[in-house]
Amino acid sequence: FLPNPKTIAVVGCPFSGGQPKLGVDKGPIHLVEAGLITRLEELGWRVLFDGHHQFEEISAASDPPIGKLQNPRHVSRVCESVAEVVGAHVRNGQLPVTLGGDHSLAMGTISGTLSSYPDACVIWVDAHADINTAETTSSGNIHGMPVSFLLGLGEKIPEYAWVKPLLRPERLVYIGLRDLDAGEKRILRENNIKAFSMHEVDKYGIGRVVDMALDHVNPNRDLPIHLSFDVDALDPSVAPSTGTPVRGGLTFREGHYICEAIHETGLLVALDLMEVNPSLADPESVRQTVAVGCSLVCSALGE
Ligand SMILES: N[C@@H](CSCCS(N)(=O)=O)C(=O)O
Ligand SMILES: [Mn+2]
Ligand SMILES: [Mn+2]
Ligand SMILES: [Mn+2]
Repeated sequence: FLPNPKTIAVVGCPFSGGQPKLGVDKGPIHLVEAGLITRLEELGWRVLFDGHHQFEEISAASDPPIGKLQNPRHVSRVCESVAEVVGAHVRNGQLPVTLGGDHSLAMGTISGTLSSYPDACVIWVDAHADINTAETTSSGNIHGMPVSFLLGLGEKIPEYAWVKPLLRPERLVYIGLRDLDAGEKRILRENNIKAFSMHEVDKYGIGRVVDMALDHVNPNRDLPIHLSFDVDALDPSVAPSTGTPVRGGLTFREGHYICEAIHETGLLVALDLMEVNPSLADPESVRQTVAVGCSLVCSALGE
């Protein structure tokens, strides 16, 4: 595959349908307005950005729940279009940097990456596993489910027929987990999915954890990497303005170390920066959260 593409395509995804809190759809515009594109250009990247995506609205009346799933048709259509956009950028030898928006979007971004790089591995940095199925979810919020769809777990849902089970459990690894539902714990165990929770981060240190995570999914360091980073992986003191904060998260440096170490592999082909919600805290905390999001993206791209 084309290592080190020198062109980035910023994919702004103002989308909040995977969860109930208003504001996460404004994440992309805050990240771009904080100067992300200029910072990436200063690193030597050619950066394509043709504006934030305009997703077709669906009225709530025409998108009733399917079982417990909330906004199911809207989330599906948005993610399907994101898969096409990300897949096209990857096929054009560009590195898609998807700015969320809620983490349900990763159903689209990772489908896009895997359609062009079937052997890519996924490093999922998050307080949560986002692996509930339609049967195990209690919230019905689809931002807690993208990984189950990508793995092909759970009962088939016609509206999600476009999501092909392209991700294999042995190509997925988690870093930062600390808030799992019972059903998710069972799914991780039954599928032998490797997860480095905050307990392992404390025990081994972030350096060893990243080495072990890469050894698991990319032992010969020859597979493309898709990094899907949920800012709620960071401690709420570091990234307060996010929808599902959980205490006891990654420090500012631990978050950056992950991104820097992945950059050093030279294998990064796609990146997601998700769940920045600029409406959930005071202005200074919002600014801080947006700034750390920008900084993480830049670190994953060589800063
Ligand atoms: N496990 C919970 C919370 S999921 C949190 C989703 S995210 N993308 O990590 O913020 C659920 O399923 O609703
Ligand atoms: Mn997430
Ligand atoms: Mn999360
Ligand atoms: Mn750096």
